[in-house]
Amino acid sequence: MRYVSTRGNAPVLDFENVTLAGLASDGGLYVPESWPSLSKAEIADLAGLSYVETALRVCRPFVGDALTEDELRDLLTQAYGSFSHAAVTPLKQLDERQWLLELFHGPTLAFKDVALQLLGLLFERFLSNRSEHLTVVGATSGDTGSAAIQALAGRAKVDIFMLHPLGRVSDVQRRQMTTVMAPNVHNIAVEGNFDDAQALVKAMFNDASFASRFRLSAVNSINWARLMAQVVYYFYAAVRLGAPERPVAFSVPTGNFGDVFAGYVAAKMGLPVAKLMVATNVNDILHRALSTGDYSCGTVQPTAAPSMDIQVSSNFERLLFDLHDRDGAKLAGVMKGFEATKSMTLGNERAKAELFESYRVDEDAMALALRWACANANELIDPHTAIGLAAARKVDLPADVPVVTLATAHPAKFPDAVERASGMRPSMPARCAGLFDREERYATLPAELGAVEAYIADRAVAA
Ligand SMILES: Cc1ncc(COP(=O)(O)O)c(C=O)c1O
Ligand SMILES: N[C@@H](CCOP(=O)(O)O)C(=O)O
Repeated sequence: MRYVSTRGNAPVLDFENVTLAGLASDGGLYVPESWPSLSKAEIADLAGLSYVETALRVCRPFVGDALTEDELRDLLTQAYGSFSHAAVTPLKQLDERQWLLELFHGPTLAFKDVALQLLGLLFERFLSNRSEHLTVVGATSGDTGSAAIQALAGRAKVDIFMLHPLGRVSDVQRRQMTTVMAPNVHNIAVEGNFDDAQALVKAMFNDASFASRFRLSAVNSINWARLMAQVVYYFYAAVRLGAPERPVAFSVPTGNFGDVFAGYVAAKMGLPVAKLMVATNVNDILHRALSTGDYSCGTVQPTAAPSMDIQVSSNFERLLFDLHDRDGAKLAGVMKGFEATKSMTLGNERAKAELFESYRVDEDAMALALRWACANANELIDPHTAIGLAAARKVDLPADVPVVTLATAHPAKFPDAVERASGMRPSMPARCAGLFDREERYATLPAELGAVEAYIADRAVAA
């Protein structure tokens, strides 16, 4: 499999190199040159397979000959061996048609572990043949950071510098990052919001001399391997609910558009997806874009679902690439315009995004959905999942189509917000006990490229 940039002007890479790369050198994101497909019979054959075997069949076309089948199976087995549920991503029924897909049974209690447990192993495997040292730079609104740090702490040949917005992640999320004392882990609290942190990361990749001097790499969903790993659970869930004979809809709490884009990839590969509901909080740029064509940034508002307090959604560019008929040169122009004005209008191409529907969920509606899950299904869910569930209950499809909400985080990551909404305080799973007894370590820096690059240059290993 070969990977091309959404902006059409960067080297074409294979799976190994796309995994070690971050942003493409033309500022775009890497995507497969064409979408692989699984036939109806191949999808039917997934019934009854374990998560690891399902992942093997879904990931194999993306990995190509970068790993043998046995090597890939070994890595998947190790990655998902760290999950606390035998099904890895179990399904739970809420009522006749509503389901939860629990994605939070990994080490840091959020869906990010599903991809990052694998990515950590892929980095190690690919670096083992090389004399290179990677400097991973990432931005987090809370969950990517902890999952990436957990996956990379103590690994040879990698340093990780993780930027989070100062004071805008939950205490649990922050401590999951800042109490990790491995010498290759460097936490930076940026005086700004998540969009500022993400823009700094992209600016570091676009600074060609800095990027090559420190061999920058990415753990955010700009890294293709992240999304590949997330495609798997759409297949795993849908097959359990009757695919390929029966279409299934998904509701996805959305911020950076990575998780829902993985659902789109599953549909492109042949999975019968009836609808992808893009559930946003009041930071609703994606809802406005998909429902009216208005993709313009507003001011980020802090909410009880802080991981989705995002305006500029990285992966939306990957969808735009398809909507512009994969014309990289045209999209490069469109994206340059957006970067200059922070605004874009979607025209006729919006009609090609009919698989998506969107819904904006404010704080009251989030709390209502959280209480509904407690009262009707005895499930305590987190605020991000509650946003997905609120949107799922608006899906307008025939009653026999199951609707699966992606449960993206464990409620214990957001105990104050969950208690405010439901009156119940979630308890911390044993694997994360002691978090509040440990010492924290992080630097605080202004949201300025020079300051962040200087901090990293003082600590990173030059290539
Ligand atoms: C708990 C949680 N839910 C939902 C999201 C949104 O996912 P995505 O950024 O892939 O749209 C995030 C952040 O990525 C998250 O951490
Ligand atoms: N919500 C995310 C934001 C970064 O998203 P990513 O999927 O691109 O890594 C977070 O928790 O950090």
